[in-house]
Amino acid sequence: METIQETSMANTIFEKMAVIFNAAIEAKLPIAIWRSPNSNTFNTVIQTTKSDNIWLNSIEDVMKQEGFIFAPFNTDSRKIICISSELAYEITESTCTHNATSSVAREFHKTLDFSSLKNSIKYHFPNKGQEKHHSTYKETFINNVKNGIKNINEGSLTKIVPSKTKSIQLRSDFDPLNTFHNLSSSYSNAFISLISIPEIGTWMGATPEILIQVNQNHIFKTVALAGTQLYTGQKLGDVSWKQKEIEEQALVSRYIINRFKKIRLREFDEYGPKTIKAGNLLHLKTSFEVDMKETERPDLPQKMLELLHPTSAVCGMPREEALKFLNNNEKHDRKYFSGFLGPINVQDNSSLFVNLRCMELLEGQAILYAGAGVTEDSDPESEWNETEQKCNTLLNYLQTNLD
Ligand SMILES: C=C(O[C@@H]1C=C(C(=O)O)C=C[C@H]1O)C(=O)O
Repeated sequence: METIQETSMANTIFEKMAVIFNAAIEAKLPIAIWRSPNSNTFNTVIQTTKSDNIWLNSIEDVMKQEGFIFAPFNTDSRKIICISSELAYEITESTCTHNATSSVAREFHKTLDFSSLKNSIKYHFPNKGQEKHHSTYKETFINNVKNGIKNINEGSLTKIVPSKTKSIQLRSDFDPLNTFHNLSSSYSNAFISLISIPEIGTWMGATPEILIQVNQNHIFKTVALAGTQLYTGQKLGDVSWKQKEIEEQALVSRYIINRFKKIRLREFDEYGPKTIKAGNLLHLKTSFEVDMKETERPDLPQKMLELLHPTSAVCGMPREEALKFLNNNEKHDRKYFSGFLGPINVQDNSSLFVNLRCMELLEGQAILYAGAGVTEDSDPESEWNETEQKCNTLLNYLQTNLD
């Protein structure tokens, strides 16, 4: 049975979210909070039935779920998670509605006390990985870029996206919801998320990149997002791009079109490329849309998810060779960085985003992740600087929380 209840409260959005977040953490339950691009509504799902499994068997099961998907870069490792929407909240400045589909969820909701306001300084930690994590050495990253260029020149790769980690000390009173609040106020067109799962850990991010989206009119959407430069206040229409970035982004567009061809889909609309702003950065973006009804392709989102992930924007081309290169050369585990995340069949919304501009929150420490697309024209030093700028998307909002 479904319960929908409207509660009008004087609390701010973040006070309401803090009550819900703290209750989930205290009860050792998985929780995801997100704000979709250009929206003022915040959504939350909590899986309240502890005995229920959060793991999916394979990527093939993603689109039939009802809940929040959290998938790693390497989906072969069977680490794809779905936090069920058994208890879902939709929060705006003036309302907080909930939908509970089990008695456990209803009971849990009744225990929430919106009159007691606290900070959210506790969150779930992973089982492993509590040992001190060190940032990727610049030399290691630069070597990977050089090695990537060598493989491109030799013909085994067309594009490669090496990544790095950056470890930051957090203050002991670091409050993830506070940072989540700052990110959502500043990055209106990003997908902002905070996921906290017992034994897996806590991740936060502000990603600009849609992987798969289906709207109420059955329009399927994906994007080719690549090419990066610093935003310095210029008008988006006046921004110019170098040949290297234009080609790098065109490769991602071609990758998507080739995937459509593979399933013999010819009827798609293509918009762009155009310049978009993602926080402190600018990218080139081409959008692709397909009318699933007209083309009679109800299974398109699932098929395309399997064909696209990991895209050439975060992995490289050809995909298998690029994956091999990254597995052999990257010294860190990407974990959920450059995986995908988002709601599937939650309040009529199915949107998966690429997990970029994200960080893993450990005790007193945040690990930021960033990568950069390398082509034959890449300059290793510039690629390193690009990853630093990508880390700044989150770091700019962490400054007051650093030791
Ligand atoms: C890999 C990242 O971003 C991707 C790579 C880009 C590039 O190489 O220019 C741009 C946008 C994203 O598709 C990241 O943010 O870590």
